[in-house]
Amino acid sequence: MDINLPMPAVSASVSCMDLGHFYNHIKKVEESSAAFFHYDVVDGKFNKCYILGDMLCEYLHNNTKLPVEVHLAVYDIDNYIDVFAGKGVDYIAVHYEAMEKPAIIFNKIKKLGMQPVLAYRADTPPQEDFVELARQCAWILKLTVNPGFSGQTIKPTAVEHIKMMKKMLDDNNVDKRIQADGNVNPATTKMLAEAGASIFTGGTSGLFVQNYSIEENIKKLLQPTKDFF
Ligand SMILES: O=C(CO)[C@@H](O)[C@H](O)COP(=O)(O)O
Repeated sequence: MDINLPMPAVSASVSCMDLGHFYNHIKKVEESSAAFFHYDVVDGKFNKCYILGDMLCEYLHNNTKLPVEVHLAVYDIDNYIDVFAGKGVDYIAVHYEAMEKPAIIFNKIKKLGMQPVLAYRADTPPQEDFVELARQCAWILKLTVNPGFSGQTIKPTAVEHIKMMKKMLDDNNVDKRIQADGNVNPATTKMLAEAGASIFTGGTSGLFVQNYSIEENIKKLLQPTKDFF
């Protein structure tokens, strides 16, 4: 599925959803203006936790019309791509730090009918080949915290890396968007947008905030960014 992504866009981080009432929560996200689901997969090595499996991903796909982006925070990327390929995934974000030959991985993802997203960790600055890689993928995913855990504080260097990446893209006329993931909330979206992000992945701190609807939370997230779009 090709998305017509709104500008700016908000995606919903599945690892922060109420998995005990998953179906109902999927429907609540669908009622909002969230553009897609962001589905974190961590292998216990890339970071010290194990989330989320392929079967839950298939369940999500079977119960939503929204696109699904799987974020592979894993080392054995090849194997995970094979596992998730049949599960209704639209976008697969793969980490620069875990790829020896990114172009080969991107081609494999495309051959399997999905679109690659280039991901890089909070402490990794943009590398020389990022512009060329950006040309080959749907967008770029910048982790602003360590992948997998909710409730962390944004890393200031990650915001700098977004700024650097945006400049590299603009200098080379590459029209690709940057997604920010981690500690996205009304206090951080302004600096993220100013740095160059235009896709915001919401989790516990900004999107699934109790006592407010998801749509109310999206409005609160995007209000501070209004001067940038
Ligand atoms: O799980 C992660 C971090 O990789 C994200 O996908 C969520 O976005 C975290 O949300 P916050 O709890 O930081 O708001």
